[in-house]
Parts: sequence; structure tokens; C-alpha cells
Amino acid sequence: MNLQSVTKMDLRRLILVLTLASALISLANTLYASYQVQRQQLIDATLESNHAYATKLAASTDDFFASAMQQLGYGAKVMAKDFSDRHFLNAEAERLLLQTDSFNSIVIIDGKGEVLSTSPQSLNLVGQVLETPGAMASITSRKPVISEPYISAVGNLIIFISHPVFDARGRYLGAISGSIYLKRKSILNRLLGSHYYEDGSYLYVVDQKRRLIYHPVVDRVGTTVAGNTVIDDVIAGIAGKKQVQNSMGTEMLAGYSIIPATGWGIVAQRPKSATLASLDTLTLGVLKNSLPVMAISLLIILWCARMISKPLKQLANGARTMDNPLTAQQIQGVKSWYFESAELKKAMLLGIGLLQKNIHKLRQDVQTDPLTGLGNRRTLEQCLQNWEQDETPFSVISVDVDFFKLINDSYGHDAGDLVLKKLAQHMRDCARADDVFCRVGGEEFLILLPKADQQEALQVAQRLRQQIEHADMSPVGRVTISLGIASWPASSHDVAQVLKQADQMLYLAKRNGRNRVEMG
Ligand SMILES: Nc1nc2c(ncn2[C@@H]2O[C@H](COP(=O)(O)OP(=O)(O)OP(=O)(O)O)[C@@H](O)[C@H]2O)c(=O)[nH]1
Repeated sequence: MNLQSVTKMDLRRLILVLTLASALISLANTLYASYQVQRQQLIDATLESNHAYATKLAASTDDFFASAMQQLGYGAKVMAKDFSDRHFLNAEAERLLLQTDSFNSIVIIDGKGEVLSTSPQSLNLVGQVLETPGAMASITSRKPVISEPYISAVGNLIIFISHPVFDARGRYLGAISGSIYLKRKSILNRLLGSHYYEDGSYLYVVDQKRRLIYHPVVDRVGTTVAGNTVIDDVIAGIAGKKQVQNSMGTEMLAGYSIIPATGWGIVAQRPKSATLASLDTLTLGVLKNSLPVMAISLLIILWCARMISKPLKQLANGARTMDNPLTAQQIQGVKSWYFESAELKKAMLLGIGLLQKNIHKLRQDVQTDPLTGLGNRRTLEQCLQNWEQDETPFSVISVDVDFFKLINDSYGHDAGDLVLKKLAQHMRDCARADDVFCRVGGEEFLILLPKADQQEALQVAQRLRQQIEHADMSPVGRVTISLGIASWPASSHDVAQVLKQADQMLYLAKRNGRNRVEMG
């Protein structure tokens, strides 16, 4: 077995590797594809819901501003009746503050910006001339105004919502304004801040100058935000949804909308990681749930691989030892349960049959004399070796045709061959089943008689000699043979010596006149 055949993968492993690889690849592919689809769905759904939420909140906030302005407008109408009565103004300011709950404070100013009344009165602004951006915008425009955020006269970050006051003849008297404190509890904070989730979702409001009007981190309110594409869109008046990085570098899924009354943008956003966290858990759950089925599939694959490869493995093992006579039996026992292995088994049995037959024939040919069909020197040596090992006593008769040269010369070589064949047949006829005949030279033969002593050998030799003497050997006519006998271990303990002895007896028979048997 060389290294290459050792390192080659067997069929069972090959089936296992292929099946497992394809099962794992399809599982991974399915998981990956469904993960990607669900991921995109989650992202799209979150973006959409954030956009819808921001839109709804923008509408609510716009409604709030409209209603706040309405309340101030109504107050302005009532106050116009008696704008010079401070007690009346104080009562109205207080009523507006307490009744509406829309503002953190109410300030009433005259046409020059002087504060006529406040609620709460603790602001201590009465008598002062307000020069804040909100007051200036209100007086200058004489219209309803929602200011940009600014720091108020008493140091709060506010937005200033004001409504002009005109008397019955249309003369401008001043303005009534409500302030909303951006960094304190206010209706705006309540409206916007009630949806701050534990998973990191939040919303913020930004004005046209990128200033934060509302943010869950109060300290950030009033600061400006740069480098955020969502805010770029808001400033351009575009509502929508997109993935964006917040100031902390966190990936967010943002939906945003514009409040028409102020042009502010409301941005609702959720961390992408929080959105996808459920998907990771879901995918892990799918993987966990499919584990038992995967394990059962693996066992089935193992079993199938074994069942498919087993007959082929047994046949392959048999193919290595096809010259062994037992292999056919082993292959016969292989359970070839599917078509290919059954055909292979059939072909192998046929091949082994032919091979064994050829091997048998070759063995016979190697040990047989082609002219007479008797054994040759190999047969002789094999026989003697076996008997010597088994300590089987035997006798040897050495046989030689008399004057064979003369026969050849007189009748030709073919006639000589015919004589040799006939002599071989006579030898077979007058012997026992265990006796062995070998042609060891041109017209020299040896007859080996196991378990026969010299007397028994003598009888066989005489019988053969007489048969040949009277046999018809046409076209040659009559021929005679001379024979020499020796026995093992009677003649010698050395087998080679015994053969020599039989030869010597044969020559003695020749010398003594031929057509004779001699033994020693
Ligand atoms: N036809 C034939 N002749 C063979 C064969 N092998 C050997 N011979 C011949 O057999 C003859 C053997 O002659 P020898 O052993 O010299 O003597 P012989 O003529 O038999 O005389 P003796 O043995 O003394 O009786 C030779 O002429 C060989 O050529 C064979 O296979 N066929």
C-alpha cells in the first residue's frame, strides 16, 4: 500500500464531507438571506414609524402653537377694552397663565415695550422697557409672533409668543405675550418629552439656525448642531427618513418632519443596534431550534454514508486480494443492495472466476510436460519435498526407452514422440491414484510410488515393462524399456542419492541387456 492510497479519502468520508458541506452551506445561506431581508425590513419599518411619529408630533405641536396664539388673541381682545387698568391687566395675565397652562409666564407690554403687567408678578419686570428680540419683533411687526429662542430679561432660555393688542378703533396699544421656558418644565417639554424610551430612542427639535429647541439632555438645549444631514434636510424644509450618525457617533434610524408654524424640525430617532437587537436574538433562536433537526440529519447522513459505502468498501478490499481463492467467498457475502454495487459485485465475481481459472491453468502448465501431459521436474521436486517433510516413504522407478535413438533415426522424430506419448499412457494405466509420473529427460521418465517398498515397486515395474513389450507402438512396432528402482529411506536417507541410485539401477538394466528391471 503506497502513501497515495493511504492518503486518499474513502467514499464514506467523501459522502459525509459533500453532504455536510452542502447542508451547512444551504443552512448558512438561508440564515444569511433571511437575516438580511428581516434586517432591511426592520430598518425600513423603524424609519417609517419614526417618520410617521415625527409627522404626527409636528402636527400636534403646530396645533399647540395655533391654540396658544388663539388664547393670546382672545386675551388681547378682552384686554383692549381697558388696557390702562393695571388691576384688570394683572387679573387677565394671571387668568391666562393659570387657565391655559400653555405658558411659563405672561408679560403685557405697551406699544413702546414697557412692561405693564406680568404673571407671575415675581418676575419684577413691571415698569421696565423690554428690548429682548421677542419684544422688539412683536412691537415692530405689530403682528402675532413666535420668536426664535433667546435668553430672556430674567435669564431664561425662552421662546416668546405674542399677539398685538388693538383698541376698538384699531390703534396699536401693545402686545400680550406668553413665554415658554425651554430648559424648564413647560407644555412643550411635556408634549415632546413623553416618548423617551429605555432603548436609546429619543427625539429632538431644531430650529432654522440649527439650535436645539428641545433635547432630552437639557444642557444641550440652546446649543447648535453641525454636520448632521438630517438637520440639513430640515433647514431645507424637507421631511423624510434616513440613517444618520448622532453626535456620539451612534448609528441612528431617524424620521423627521417640519412644524409649519415655526419651520422647526422634529427628529425622532432610534439606535440601529437597538432595532436590530431583536433580530440577533431571533436568528440565534432559529439556530437553536434547528439544532435538534440538524443533529438528527447528521445521524441520518452518517448512517446513509455508511450504508452506501459499505458494499463498495468490501468490494474494494476484495479487489486487493483477487488472487486469493477465499476472496470469491468473501465477495459473495457482500450485501450489494443498490444497482451499481450489485453490478460491480457481479463483474468482480466473474473476473475472479476467470482469474482463478487462469491461475490454475498456469500452475498446471508450469508443472506439466507438454508432450506427454505428465509432470515435469518441478512436479518431481515439489512431490519429493512434500514427502520428505511429511516423512512419507516412497519408491522411485526410473524408466528409459531402449534404443530410442534408433527409433528416431528409423521412423523419424514424430514417430519417436508418439512412442513417448503411448508409453506415458501405459504408465498411467498401470498405476494407483496416488502415484506420480514425471518426464525428466528426452525419453527418461520417473514413477514415484508413495508408501510403496521396493517389492511393490518391482511389481509395478515388471508389469509396465511387460505391457510395453507387448504393446502396439505402431508405426514403430514393438519397443522395450529398461527400469531401475530405489526407495527412500531404504536405499538412502538422502533423497538426491535415492534418485541417483534409481538411475544407476536403470543403467545396470541397460548394461545387463535391456528390457529388464534392476533394483538396489
Ligand atoms: N522423438 C524424440 N526424441 C528424443 C526426444 N528427446 C530426446 N530424444 C532422442 O532420444 C535419443 C536418446 O538416445 P540415447 O539416450 O543416446 O540412447 P538410446 O538410443 O535410447 O539407447 P539406450 O538408451 O542405450 O538404449 C536421442 O537420439 C535424442 O535425440 C524427444 O522429445 N522426442
